[in-house]
Amino acid sequence: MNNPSVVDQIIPATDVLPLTARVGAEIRGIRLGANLSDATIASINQLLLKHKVVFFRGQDHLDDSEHELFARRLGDLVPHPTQGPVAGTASILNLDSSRGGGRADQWHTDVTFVDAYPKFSVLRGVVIPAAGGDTIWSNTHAAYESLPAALKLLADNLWAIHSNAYDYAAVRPRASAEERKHFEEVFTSTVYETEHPVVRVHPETGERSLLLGNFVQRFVGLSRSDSAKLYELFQSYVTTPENTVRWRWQAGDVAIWDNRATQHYAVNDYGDQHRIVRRATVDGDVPVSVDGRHSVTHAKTAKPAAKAA
Ligand SMILES: O=C(O)CCC(=O)C(=O)O
Ligand SMILES: [Fe+2]
Repeated sequence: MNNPSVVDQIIPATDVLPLTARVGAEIRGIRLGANLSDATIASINQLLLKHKVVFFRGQDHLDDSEHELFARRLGDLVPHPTQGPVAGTASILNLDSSRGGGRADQWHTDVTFVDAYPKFSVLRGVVIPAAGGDTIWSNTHAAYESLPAALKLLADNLWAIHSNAYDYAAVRPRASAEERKHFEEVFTSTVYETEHPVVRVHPETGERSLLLGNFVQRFVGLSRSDSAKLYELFQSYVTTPENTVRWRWQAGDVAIWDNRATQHYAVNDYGDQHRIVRRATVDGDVPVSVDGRHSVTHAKTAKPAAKAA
């Protein structure tokens, strides 16, 4: 269903409200669930490819089970590799601001420390603060397209090492003791190291996008210090406001993003107000570079169990 007019017949254009010209659209008039027609699911998939992130308000009828049954229509579900799913679910990740790991306030693409990282994330607002707690997404295809030709050429030929074991204290100096403990004992209970091309060719659209985010450790063949400078340069094209969209959550909202063509950032500006969002995650495939090479996971090591003090 690549023809937009076919999508129009299933989801009328008047029910698709772009939030910016480059990224994000709200879709109205759909009650998400397992029982949607194949044509509606295909249309949602198509709108995701176009807008990169789509939003549905008023999906308060969803519980974890129905949330997953809907997500399952978009592909196979996959639990987080180290954090595991909420009990009784296949993939639901609970992000609770009052617990370690609940504040995703770094620009990232989900789970890029493994090779076949997720293709879609389906996030549901459960408890939303009265003020703050928005999420921002960037279109990483638009970011690639906005690079000058010389930087595109450089990016096309560059590879990066992604790992879940990064310098947490350097990245999040104000983290609580509980957050640090979660990072050390849960998030990095198995350490992954994966080499990805910096430019990924999208398997469905053929579009090129920048594949970066906070799991990047360094670029292949460059020192950490050169890598950090170059990372900031490329990443500035991802985070430039023109390539982003910001969503003001209400409980019952659902956001779905194409994790192959976006990064996102959960704004940590709500202090000690409570915030809970829950994510169902759809499995992806191994990225391919502009010259047809695939990403590879080099290392996967289980950490020795922490010794009792
Ligand atoms: O808390 C949010 O808004 C986003 C959390 C996140 O990074 C995710 O669900 O992948
Ligand atoms: Fe995320």
